[in-house]
Amino acid sequence: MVRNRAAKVVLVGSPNVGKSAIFNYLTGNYVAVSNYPGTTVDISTGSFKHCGRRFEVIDTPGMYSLIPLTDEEKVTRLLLSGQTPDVVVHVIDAKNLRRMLNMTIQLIDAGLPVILNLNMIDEAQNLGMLIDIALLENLLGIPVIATSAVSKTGMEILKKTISQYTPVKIRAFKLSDEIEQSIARISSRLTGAYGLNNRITAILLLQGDNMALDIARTEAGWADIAAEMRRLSSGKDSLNSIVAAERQAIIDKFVARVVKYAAPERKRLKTVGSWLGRVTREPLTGVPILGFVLYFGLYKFVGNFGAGYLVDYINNSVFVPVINPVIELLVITYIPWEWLRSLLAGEYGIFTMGFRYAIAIILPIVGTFFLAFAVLEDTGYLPRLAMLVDSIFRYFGLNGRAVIPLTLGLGCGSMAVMVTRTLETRRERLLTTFLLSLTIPCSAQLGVVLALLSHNAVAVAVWSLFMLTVFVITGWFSAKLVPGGRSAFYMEIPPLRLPLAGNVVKKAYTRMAWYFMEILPVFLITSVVLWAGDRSGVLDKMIKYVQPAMALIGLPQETAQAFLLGFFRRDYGAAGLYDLAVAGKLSDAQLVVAAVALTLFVPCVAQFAVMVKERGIITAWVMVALISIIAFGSAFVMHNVLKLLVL
Ligand SMILES: Nc1nc2c(ncn2[C@@H]2O[C@H](COP(=O)(O)OP(=O)(O)OP(=O)(O)O)[C@@H](O)[C@H]2O)c(=O)[nH]1
Ligand SMILES: [Mg+2]
Repeated sequence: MVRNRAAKVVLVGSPNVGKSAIFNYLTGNYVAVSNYPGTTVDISTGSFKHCGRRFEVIDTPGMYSLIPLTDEEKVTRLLLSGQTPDVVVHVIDAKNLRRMLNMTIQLIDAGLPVILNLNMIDEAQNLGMLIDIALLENLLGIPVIATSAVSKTGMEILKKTISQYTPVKIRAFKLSDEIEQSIARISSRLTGAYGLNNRITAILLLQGDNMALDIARTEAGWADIAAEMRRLSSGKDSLNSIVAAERQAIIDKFVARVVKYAAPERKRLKTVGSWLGRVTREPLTGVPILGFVLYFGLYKFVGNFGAGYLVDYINNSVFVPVINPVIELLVITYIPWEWLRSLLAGEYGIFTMGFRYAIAIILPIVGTFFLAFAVLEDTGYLPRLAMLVDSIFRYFGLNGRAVIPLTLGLGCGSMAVMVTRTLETRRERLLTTFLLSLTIPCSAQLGVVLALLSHNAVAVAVWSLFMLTVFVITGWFSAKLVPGGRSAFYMEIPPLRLPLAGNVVKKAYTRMAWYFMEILPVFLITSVVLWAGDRSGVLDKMIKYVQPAMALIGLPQETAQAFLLGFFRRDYGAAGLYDLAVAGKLSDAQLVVAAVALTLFVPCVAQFAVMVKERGIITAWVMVALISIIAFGSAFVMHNVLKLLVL
């Protein structure tokens, strides 16, 4: 290693094996750790120092093998091939040694400087697995370190091994003679910039890896390479499965020598866990459990406690009687200019409106949601929910995986659109983004909608049923309209685990901080824009334009303002409606219509920005146009139906 620059350490491995937990330990940073595959969707970097030397550590989204299936797996592959890491730590789940060694061998074949990290060794031991580490090191020819990121055992040894890593002579894992001959022939034709050595590139080509194929097709020797691939693949099994089976045979031999089983410890706990794990994903028991989770997690905790009690307390006992009057007094005493007074403490004042909405109304709701969601994530419930809904989601052109962005969308739509990266096909990402933007209320909206409606159980039921109907109908239609099939569902189901309080709090806190840093400026800027619009009369004009539309859906004129605000942030608009409702200006039927329109309407500015980034500007605008039509149309239908029923 070159001494005077930071060494680059890349953590790779299958989803949900503890890469992020290890990253957090090594670097002292915090990136989200959850008990579901696909938590990390982007690369994070951090660093640590050991014996005066700096190590840059990179956490990556999980990937099952060097052959990428999803976009974020591609990112990891490019990182390995493009950036010549000094150390690659292959983190695996020790319980699944047999399956996960496949990628270790790929990494070794690729000539990368690999350390194998058997994480979750605690769980493997609880199952009675005894792993002969020294023998495994010998067989693989690379350092092997056992760790438990949760009880923090082995972590210092891992750190030391990383920092003292010296490249070893990499051995090759020979496949059958016939395939080895092909590898040699293909290798001799390779001249392109694949970023990996010729041996693994040839193997990847044989396995049909698109990233390598794209480059190989431009080779002068492509005809020979293709001929070689055709010659080998003439049998009945695909080349990919032949190579995989041969590699698995090597692994099986290793595992047979390395792993012994003793009687499992903690047997009882395991059976309770696996019973619970099973009933959560079987329809008969799973649906009531989902109802239970939604009722207590979302309705009771986020709705009643967060949006009801906490919002009430902070707004009505802290802001209205204490903070706002103090600010008004200060402003009146010290500021002679009326315009500045109103900018700071007027109807759209930075303090009286911007800060108050952000802190008193939005923060408690988002905070309670993130806490509840973090508990759910850490138990391992979400992958089971994914299995449960998989058979329904097929009608929407999606598979069970989509449940994770969709439920996260109940927290924050912008975050959720980012998480659609874990979906395999472009079509699935598109459909999920659309459903998220249209039908899934974010926690801030949800909290306010629940606060608006919760005094009337019928109103809550009508709103929920209506949203569900819109979800089903638009989901079904858009799946019909957007061409393509759905990808296979292959999510791994991790064991149920007790959530770690520290991780839950830290994760909720980190998300809240992220959310808050992102929204506070938007709230403040919105205050200023509205203040300027108000003073110049532009706001009044715009409100006048929107009012006829409000009249069409039977809402009073004041709601026009809330909807305009909603364009800047949906939750901001929701909060505005909340004020109107508190003032008693809306009937129950009007509240339901307003809640429907608000939930469906154009996503907030932040979510729109993420949509543009992830899906492209044209798609984002098309979605916004469709959403506006559907939202307004639905509110119109709702208004007229309710008018017939209620009057
Ligand atoms: N029992 C046990 N659990 C662990 C260990 N390491 C991580 N976990 C748990 O495993 C789950 C996954 O951990 P993450 O760090 O999010 O895994 P990841 O590899 O980053 O996952 P992705 O980002 O989805 O690829 C979490 O619930 C962790 O608390 C360990 O050594 N022992
Ligand atoms: Mg991760």
